[in-house]
Amino acid sequence: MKFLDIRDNSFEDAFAAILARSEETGRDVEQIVVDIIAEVRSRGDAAVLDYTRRFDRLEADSVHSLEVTEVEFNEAFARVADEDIAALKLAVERVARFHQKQKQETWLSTDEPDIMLGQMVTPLQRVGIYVPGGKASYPSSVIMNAVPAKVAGVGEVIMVAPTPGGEINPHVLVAARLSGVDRVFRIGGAQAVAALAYGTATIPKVAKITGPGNIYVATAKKLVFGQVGIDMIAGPSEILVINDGSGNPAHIAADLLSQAEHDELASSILITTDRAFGERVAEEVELQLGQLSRESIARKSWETYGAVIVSGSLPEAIDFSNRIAPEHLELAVTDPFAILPQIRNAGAIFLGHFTPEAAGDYLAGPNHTLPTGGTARFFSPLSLDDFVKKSSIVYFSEGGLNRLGRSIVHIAQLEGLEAHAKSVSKRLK
Ligand SMILES: NC(=O)c1ccc[n+]([C@@H]2O[C@H](COP(=O)([O-])OP(=O)(O)OC[C@H]3O[C@@H](n4cnc5c(N)ncnc54)[C@H](O)[C@@H]3O)[C@@H](O)[C@H]2O)c1
Ligand SMILES: N[C@H](CO)Cc1c[nH]c[nH+]1
Ligand SMILES: [Zn+2]
Repeated sequence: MKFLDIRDNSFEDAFAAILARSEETGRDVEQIVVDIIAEVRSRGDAAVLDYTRRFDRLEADSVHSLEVTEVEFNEAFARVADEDIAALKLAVERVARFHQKQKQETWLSTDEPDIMLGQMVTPLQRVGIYVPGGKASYPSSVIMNAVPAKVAGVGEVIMVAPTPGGEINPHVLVAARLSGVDRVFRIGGAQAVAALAYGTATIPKVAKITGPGNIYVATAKKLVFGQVGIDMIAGPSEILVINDGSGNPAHIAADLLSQAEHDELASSILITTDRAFGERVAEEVELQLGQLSRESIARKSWETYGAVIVSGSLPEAIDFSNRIAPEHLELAVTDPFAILPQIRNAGAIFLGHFTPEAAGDYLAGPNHTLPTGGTARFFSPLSLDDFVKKSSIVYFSEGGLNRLGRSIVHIAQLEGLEAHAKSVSKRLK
């Protein structure tokens, strides 16, 4: 962890190491992922099987055994406690309710005589959702991806999730069933992304791939974009906390660690106007690290990509945050609503001392699949929009064309496109 003061001359250099997180790893990873995608494209199922054996230590004898069966779903429900199912159902309901509000309807406007214009909203036919499974299992990510897809009306939801050692997490399967997932394959990493993008004899090709994942998954999504749609780059988790010296250092330390425990590449940063508060948070993190079951991942993340930064003022802290564009931003200040309008770049914003980021991870309602690595400058959270596409609708009656036709011909002639002009003028009275 770095303890820094934003006003020091050395700050930019010291902080650059934390920011360079994705670039450093990206260079090494890209070639590996390019090779995996090429292998899956040329050898299909055989390559998927080879990589799954290698990276996930799965002893599957044929690619068919990579699909989760109805028997396995039933076994999962038998193994999961009723209160676990109840909690997952609550999350499904709340996430569905939030995403219903994002629904956009097809519309047609008849404001002008003889002309109808509009937009038709069509759900995607088949999507692939990636549910991470390397270092932890994420029933919540199943819900966050599958529920909006189903609310949007997607025809078929294909889920992929790696199962290290072949052990499939029963909660992930229960969440898949409760969220309406249609088929589940126990594959992960770049090979799963490639299989969904190009299709194999067994894995169906999809129109779009959504969902978070580690650096291999994020890189693969970037590389297959164009062949399929992707939602965003949702890579290793991040949290930035803005603080004004108010609140409880132990709570903020816990919030920082909640993201550090995801991945050694996760990044947790506190920026506070109160140096003494920052020191107390740093001490708390040390204390709490030793009590975590995932201590080694969280410690590595905190030591490499963690920081406590002292700023001269709240506006300075806000400017810094807008520059970083964090995936998760906590406004742990006395009056979070007062500074909310100044936040320009963040995947999700958590207000006040009683809104831990984990509330958003599980069941507040908004999606937890969020842009990382500074991409919140231009990407939005996963939403219903990701699961539909829009077509423009244009209708002119004869009267409508007669009214506007001459101007169309005019512009076509300005562009020197004679055939365009004639396609209109031939119809004009
Ligand atoms: N943004 C979000 O919404 C969100 C939600 C949950 C998790 N996350 C993030 O997702 C990530 C999950 O990562 P994970 O590792 O647990 O699971 P993962 O499923 O993303 O990755 C596991 C896969 O990575 C591949 N892989 C691992 N090492 C490799 C290597 N050396 N070469 C090639 N491929 C390799 C394997 O194929 C394996 O199946 C974490 O970074 C976490 O922070 C983000
Ligand atoms: N914080 C993760 C998004 O970066 C989502 C998640 C799932 N489970 C726990 N957390
Ligand atoms: Zn989390």
